[in-house]
Amino acid sequence: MSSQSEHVPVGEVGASIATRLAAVDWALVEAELNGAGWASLGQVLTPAECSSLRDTYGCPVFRSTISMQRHGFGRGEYKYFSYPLPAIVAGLRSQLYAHLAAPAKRWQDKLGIEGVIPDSHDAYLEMCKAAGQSRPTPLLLRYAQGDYNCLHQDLYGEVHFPFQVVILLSEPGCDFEGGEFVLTEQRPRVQSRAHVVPLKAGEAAVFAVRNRPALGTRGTYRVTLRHGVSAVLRGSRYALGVILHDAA
Ligand SMILES: O=C(O)CCC(=O)C(=O)O
Ligand SMILES: [Fe+2]
Repeated sequence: MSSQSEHVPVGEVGASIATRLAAVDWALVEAELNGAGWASLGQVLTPAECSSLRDTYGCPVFRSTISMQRHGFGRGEYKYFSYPLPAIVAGLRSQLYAHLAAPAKRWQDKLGIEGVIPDSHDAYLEMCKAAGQSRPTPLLLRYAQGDYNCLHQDLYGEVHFPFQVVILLSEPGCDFEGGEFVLTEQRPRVQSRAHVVPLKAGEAAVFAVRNRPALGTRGTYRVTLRHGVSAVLRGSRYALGVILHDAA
């Protein structure tokens, strides 16, 4: 397994991504998550990092390949990384977790969800494992012209972290057109609201996996979120999905 990861082009890993993530205004991110269920994290990957991640699509670093059409998930393809994750993905995942653990605890409390959110991602993955969820969930998605991703939630068992992150790896308007990342919010007794999340290559957005807490006149209620991608009208579009819980 370790010999596989040595062949992965990983770009400049580590400190620079950590520095970029440390510069994010996480209080603002939490406020935006509270208001709309998603927030921009800005530019997290350089063009070179995006390009090396796109290149990993052809490398033997995945545990499975999913045809979206075959499963009725849309059209296009995605692949789940196997462990050990490429260094850039592993680094992003644990660092994103470290920044999101405290807001996640506050969300779980508001949503009335029991369950510990440990400070370290390793400890969180141990919890997933204890619940029978030990398969890695970070994924690379590839869309060609006409491909799209139906609205969905990335739940893979009982344990789920309240947030996940997507990073766009292709440049809209240049590499592709269309293919917008969208979110819907389904609120009790009212019609659903849609958000189009503007992303450029290397930019990341964090969003609610399943529900967000919202304050109503009778206390906190749950808004249900789903995400997907509109049809790619031209070109090809790659994205990296960073899901923080593992799969059964
Ligand atoms: O392709 C995208 O932008 C989103 C993919 C997705 O569904 C995810 O990251 O969970
Ligand atoms: Fe997804």
